[in-house]
Amino acid sequence: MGIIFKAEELTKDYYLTNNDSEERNEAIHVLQGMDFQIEENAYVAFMGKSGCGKTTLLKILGLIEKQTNGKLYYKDKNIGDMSENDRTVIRRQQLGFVFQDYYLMNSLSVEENIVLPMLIDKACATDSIKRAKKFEEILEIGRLAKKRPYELSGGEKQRVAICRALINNPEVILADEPTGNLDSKTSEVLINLFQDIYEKMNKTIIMVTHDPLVASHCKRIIFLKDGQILEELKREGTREAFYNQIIGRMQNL
Ligand SMILES: Nc1ncnc2c1ncn2[C@@H]1O[C@H](COP(=O)(O)OP(=O)(O)OP(=O)(O)O)[C@@H](O)[C@H]1O
Repeated sequence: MGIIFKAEELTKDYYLTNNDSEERNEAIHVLQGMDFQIEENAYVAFMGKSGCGKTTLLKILGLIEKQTNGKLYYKDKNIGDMSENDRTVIRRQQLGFVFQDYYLMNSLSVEENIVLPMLIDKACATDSIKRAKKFEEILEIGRLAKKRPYELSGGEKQRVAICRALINNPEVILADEPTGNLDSKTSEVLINLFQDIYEKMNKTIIMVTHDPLVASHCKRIIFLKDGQILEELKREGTREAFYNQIIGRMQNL
């Protein structure tokens, strides 16, 4: 099984800017040296208290932000050695993003939102629409195609966002609190959808979640504390047993 991501002593600092002088001064060491690997077709969640660096890490894995120090490999390629252009190509073609707040454009229809990543990637409009229709069918959102995002429920918006994330057939889906704004029933539907994407479409799913129930559907949990990896759990028994294990470990965070 191939390795999708490999991180070696990954760090990330942010600098607080002093408004008066515009000088960079105090550094916040958000990620403090992380080593991990994520294999192909993994289903993994990062968990940890608010502010421990989960979103920052996901942005680095999504090539949205750069690490400060350490190395990150995407399929054996050192991201640090790549041009901005090569990073953008990987981001557009191999990574799909799902965010808590959906990030859909209200000025566009649902279908236009879905095809946008293909059009940005210079695909032909007719092919893009054809492909969008296929995914709309799989995700059961065909009836919403002509609507605007503001007319949809949270669950529907997240289905559209997932459809958009899948449209370029990425290898990896990066999801930041994908059920964070949804009620428990809608979350369950979304979790089942992620399960199908993992099992039937063979994608690698990397998510950040606070929700132990959502996390219990993953195969592996990496717990973060203060910008470091605290420990890991791998699912070996039933989902229910995994859920209980996760709850137990969350108390250490
Ligand atoms: N662009 C930025 N500039 C400065 N500090 C930042 C920036 N982005 C994040 N931080 C800080 O880095 C720390 C980690 O933030 P991050 O969003 O990664 O945490 P998180 O674990 O995802 O939190 P939450 O669970 O609340 O979403 C926080 O202290 C945050 O304020």
